[in-house]
Amino acid sequence: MIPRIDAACLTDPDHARCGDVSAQMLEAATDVGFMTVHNTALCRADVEAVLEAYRSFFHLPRAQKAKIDMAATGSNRGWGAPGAERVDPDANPDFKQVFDMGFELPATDPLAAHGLKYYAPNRWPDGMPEFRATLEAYYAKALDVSMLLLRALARAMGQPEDSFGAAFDRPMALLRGNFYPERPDWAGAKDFGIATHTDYGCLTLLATDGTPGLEVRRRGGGWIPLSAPPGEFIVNFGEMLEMWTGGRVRATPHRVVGTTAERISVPLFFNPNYDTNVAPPGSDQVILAGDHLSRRYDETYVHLADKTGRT
Ligand SMILES: O=C(O)CCC(=O)C(=O)O
Ligand SMILES: [Fe+2]
Repeated sequence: MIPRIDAACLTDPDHARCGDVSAQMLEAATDVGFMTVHNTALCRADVEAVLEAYRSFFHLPRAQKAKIDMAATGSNRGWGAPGAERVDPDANPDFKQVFDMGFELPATDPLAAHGLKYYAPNRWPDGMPEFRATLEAYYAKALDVSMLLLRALARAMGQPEDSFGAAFDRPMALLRGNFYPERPDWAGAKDFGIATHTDYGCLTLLATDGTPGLEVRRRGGGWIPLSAPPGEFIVNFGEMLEMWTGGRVRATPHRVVGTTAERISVPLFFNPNYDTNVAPPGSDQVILAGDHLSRRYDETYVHLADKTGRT
């Protein structure tokens, strides 16, 4: 069973309808690795607006999207073509397309002068100001919702509310639109919309257009289909939080095979500040969030793998 959480209960847990929301959250994080969350500050209309913005972008002629193809840069901002990512070395590159945008440091931030790749400038399609405005507005709210969830999780784990939260004032948070066309005729057993993977960061706040497609690996084998309508979110936990909690929180593998229906999903990958040490507590290791993220990006983005000499 995948826990279904009413986000209003996280701020008002004593409300009559709430039940033991902390226990549900703990089960989600430490057992199945997934939950759904509704009643957040992002309402159905916010999600529908961002889905519509991505839909119009992805349906542009290829040549227009290619103008902001991230493969032409050393960063992951802008459009990622089909085949731009291989998330599973045993599978072929994914047939999805993506559009990525991330956190931009204010020019006055001392770090801005360092040109850190984690905070690369966003790239926008020409002549679509409403696309940018819609994504930026969604991004800001999605950061708030993710922060609320992570604070609630810390509480549920019996830790100070800020035990993760303090590391998110310059989050390497990435907002992505995933566009899955119909599963192509040529697709074989090694071809996926997105092949089996775990997410890299702490928490993923995923909106979808409601079309089924996501499958979550069941402990002990098999796949659990999971879908949610716009306005209800699918939330899962990533590798950094698994490390940071000494394995207590689970990063659960998942995939999208693809169906005869087109599908759009919108993950917000809630990654902490680049200099956060996400090593297990009590270990004397140092694992910087930025180093983990760039290693995983280098392994995944075909254009970055090429640059580091891997294939
Ligand atoms: O499209 C989905 O439902 C899942 C996408 C996903 O797992 C990802 O982008 O990391
Ligand atoms: Fe994922």
